[in-house]
Amino acid sequence: MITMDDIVREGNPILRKVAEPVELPLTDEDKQTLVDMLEFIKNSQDPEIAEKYGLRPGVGLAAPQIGISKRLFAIHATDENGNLYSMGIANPKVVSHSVETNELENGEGCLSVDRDVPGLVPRRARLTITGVDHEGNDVRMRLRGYIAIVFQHELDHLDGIMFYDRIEGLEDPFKKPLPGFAL
Ligand SMILES: Cc1nc(NNC(=O)[C@H](CC2CCCC2)CN(O)CO)c(F)c(N2CCN3CCOC[C@@H]3C2)n1
Ligand code: NI
Repeated sequence: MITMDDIVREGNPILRKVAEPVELPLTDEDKQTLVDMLEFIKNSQDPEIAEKYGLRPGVGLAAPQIGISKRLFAIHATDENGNLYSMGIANPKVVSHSVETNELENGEGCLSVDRDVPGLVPRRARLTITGVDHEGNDVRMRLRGYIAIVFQHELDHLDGIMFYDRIEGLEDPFKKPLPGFAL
């Protein structure tokens, strides 16, 4: 099982790499990676298991965070309407998004960042993504609200972007502008 010891922390260059697409159909190895990441997130939300193994709670996890520079992430999160999104996704792609932005009112954190970085993290309010789920099925999802934010945090990890890169006023004046989403 994945524990916090397997989670790469900021400073490790893998978190700044653009992750590689995975070959399709999904290999057993990549399927297992998605299953393992989904299991970690579920475990991290179980008070007993989280306590027993010292897991920080999470609702998402991207493969680069466990040292695998591949375009894979898992999410186990319930949106404002009580819909549970529990899935692993391979080669996710943003096919369209709103101009309008939205953010979590308490800012964001990251399992790869062992410090609080206050500030609002602007993200697209709505987006449509496609990809392949952990069972190998093609998926196309229109997302909004909380779950859209969670997906974008994970999508950013696949492009080497950390949540604090998007906090206004923290940017390095000499840094190149952040990429939007390649449509
Ligand atoms: C919002 C939230 N972020 C938690 N942590 N951070 C993460 O998930 C990081 C990813 C999230 C940061 C902002 C958007 C995506 C992990 N990341 O670094 C992966 O790239 C939480 F733990 C959490 N919840 C609410 C739901 N609760 C259900 C019951 O169990 C506890 C759980 C706690 N909500
Ligand atoms: Ni993160």
